[in-house]
Amino acid sequence: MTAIIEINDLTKSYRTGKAVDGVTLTVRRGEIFGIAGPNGAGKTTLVECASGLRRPDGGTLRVLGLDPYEDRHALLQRIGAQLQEAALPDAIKVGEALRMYASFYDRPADWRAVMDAWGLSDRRRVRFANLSGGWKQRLFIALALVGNPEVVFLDELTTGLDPAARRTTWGLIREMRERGVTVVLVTHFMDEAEALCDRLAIVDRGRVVAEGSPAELIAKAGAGSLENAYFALTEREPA
Ligand SMILES: Nc1ncnc2c1ncn2[C@@H]1O[C@H](COP(=O)(O)OP(=O)(O)OP(=O)(O)O)[C@@H](O)[C@H]1O
Repeated sequence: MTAIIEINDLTKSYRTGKAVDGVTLTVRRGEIFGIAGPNGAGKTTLVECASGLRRPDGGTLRVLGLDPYEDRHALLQRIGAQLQEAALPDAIKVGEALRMYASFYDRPADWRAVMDAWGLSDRRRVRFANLSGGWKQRLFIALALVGNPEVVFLDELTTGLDPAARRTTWGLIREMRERGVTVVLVTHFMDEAEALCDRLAIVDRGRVVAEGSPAELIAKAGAGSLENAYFALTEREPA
């Protein structure tokens, strides 16, 4: 499989200290790749660097063969990122949001088809503020896909969802992969990583402490589950 994201010895510091401290990893085209790790491990910073939102201090980073920061205008046409809730006005309707986001891209998908495919057509005229959490997530997924991206970055997509909405969202993420989209998924949930990810990296204190398929990480840690492997690999104990 070809690499779609190549990260080599990446570093990024804030005034508060090093957030990413020499990360090397590869994401292959067509996979669901997870990034897991404790709070403050550097996951969001890593994803922000890969999507061109932050300039790394050192190392090399290629996404779809582009330098995300230098070539961010070209890259933004080819990637999708999940929005944070505050990014949409309360009064915007589902259909309006999709049409507006489609207009940001040179070669968008047909926004009506995306709306349909993600089951949002019945809610087309519903205002954002009136959607439940699960439907908001579904809209964020649809918005991340309306530009016809090759790679999608999802940061804690299922945090705050009830168990049923989480399972539904897992199905939607698998559907993205089936449609040929590469998915980078930041998650705190090891059951989620185990269920969804083809491979994942466990990051701690700005470094990759392990990378592989869930089965490989479990074997590497000599653990019975990915959650136990996570605790062993990050050398953290449950509180
Ligand atoms: N804009 C910023 N300015 C200063 N420090 C920051 C900034 N963003 C993140 N940090 C710090 O960098 C480190 C890594 O943060 P980051 O948000 O990338 O971690 P994370 O793994 O995504 O954490 P979480 O799981 O809590 O979301 C943390 O110590 C954080 O406090």
